[in-house]
Amino acid sequence: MKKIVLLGYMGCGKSTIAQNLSKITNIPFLDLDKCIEKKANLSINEIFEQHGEIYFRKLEHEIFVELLQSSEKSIIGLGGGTPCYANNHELLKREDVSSIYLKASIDTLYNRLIHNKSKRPLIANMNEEEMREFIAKHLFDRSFYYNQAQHKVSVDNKSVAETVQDIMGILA
Ligand SMILES: Nc1ncnc2c1ncn2[C@@H]1O[C@H](COP(=O)(O)OP(=O)(O)O)[C@@H](O)[C@H]1O
Ligand SMILES: O=C(O)C1=C[C@@H](OP(=O)(O)O)[C@@H](O)[C@H](O)C1
Ligand SMILES: [Mg+2]
Repeated sequence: MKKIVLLGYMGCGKSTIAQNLSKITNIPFLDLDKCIEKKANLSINEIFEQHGEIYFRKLEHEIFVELLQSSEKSIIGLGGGTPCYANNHELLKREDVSSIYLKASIDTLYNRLIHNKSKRPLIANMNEEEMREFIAKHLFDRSFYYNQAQHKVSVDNKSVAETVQDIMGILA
């Protein structure tokens, strides 16, 4: 069964949109970060603090592969960095995967993340100015991987419902 995989930068709405898309389609959704937390029995922050980012990326890859192996139809919300490590971007091209990049501008990401940074260890300790610069550079570095997705949806100035409808259009 096909997996619907949502990817994109932190704050683009992967977790929120995956959950709402699941409600409308009745396809179960899985958030990769939540699966990692469950497996490690630690929060994302604790994994970074206690084991470091390299350990997190290893776990992220293993669990992503595991989720793709199941025969269930599902919507999977990735973490922002998932496509950028361990050749995970190659998995986005599989025939049994519909990968969708939720593309957001720096302004959209900044405006969302400024209120939602504490659970994101990569930006948790940055001030506003540092964060804007970091997002701009990091998004530029990561865009190569995000652009490997089979589909792209722009999320700027769209409500959750509008983005969900755009995705429904792609999947139809
Ligand atoms: N139109 C929108 N689409 C998606 N998320 C939105 C929207 N407007 C505001 N938000 C907020 O932006 C944040 C997106 O975070 P999240 O879904 O965790 O993104 P990601 O999983 O990509 O990091 C949430 O707090 C969500 O409520
Ligand atoms: O961009 C990243 O490298 C990360 C994004 C996070 O997921 P969200 O994109 O859902 O915030 C989470 O996986 C971790 O904090 C690392
Ligand atoms: Mg998320």
